[in-house]
Amino acid sequence: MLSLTALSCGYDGGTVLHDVTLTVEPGHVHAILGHNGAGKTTLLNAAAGLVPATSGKIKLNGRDLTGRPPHHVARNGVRLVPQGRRVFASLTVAEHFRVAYRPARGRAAQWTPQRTKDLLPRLSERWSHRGGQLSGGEQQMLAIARALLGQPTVLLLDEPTEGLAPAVTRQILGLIRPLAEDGLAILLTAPQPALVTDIADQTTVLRSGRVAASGPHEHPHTLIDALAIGELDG
Ligand SMILES: Nc1ncnc2c1ncn2[C@@H]1O[C@H](COP(=O)(O)OP(=O)(O)OP(=O)(O)O)[C@@H](O)[C@H]1O
Repeated sequence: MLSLTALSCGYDGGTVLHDVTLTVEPGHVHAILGHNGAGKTTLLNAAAGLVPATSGKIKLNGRDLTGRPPHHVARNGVRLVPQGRRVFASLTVAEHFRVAYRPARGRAAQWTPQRTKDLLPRLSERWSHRGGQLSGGEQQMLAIARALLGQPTVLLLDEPTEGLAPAVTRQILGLIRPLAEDGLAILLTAPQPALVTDIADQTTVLRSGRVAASGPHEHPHTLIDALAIGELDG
């Protein structure tokens, strides 16, 4: 289980996230909702070790990851699929797989290249294409593949459907629930509740870097209200 407890962090001495507490468990999808600038990306980047905590704790299965560098956090099983995909424009799909694949130490890898290709068959069809030649949806699939090949226990997905056509959005969202059912703990951000209604177990709404509401996703109306209350001030 990944837990953030009273986490605060920011940039250049300014605070963006204030006392954020949340958890995500294996088999569950926890959605972070919020308007532009609410701090969703900052939250995932902090969980990945990219933005250092100024106070609070980040723990994975009780192990303290607070202040640990991103490569250490990733090696412990917390893998980020960043906003904007960030695939390598000049590397082929095959090369992405080769670079990303980390067979698990001392146990069978859950995500072998073959299993990852079976989940995302489109990538097999684009095997020799470079990252920069892929469509947005294909890049998103490749970014997800890159994270899975690192054998995660926690997957952080930052606005995975941003800029994608509705059909591709459905395809990407369709991957998330099965990945959770396979045992992953998934924390994902989304700008609108509608996108995650069918896949989230738990939802947290951020406003101006603070938790405005949090609860099981069976009560999305409360959460939608929390999003709508007041100005769209992030
Ligand atoms: N690298 C950075 N340096 C300084 N300030 C930043 C940096 N990244 C984000 N911020 C600021 O932190 C605040 C939260 O931004 P963040 O990207 O986390 O929000 P978000 O909810 O993910 O927004 P969006 O939906 O637009 O992606 C904003 O005020 C933003 O300007």
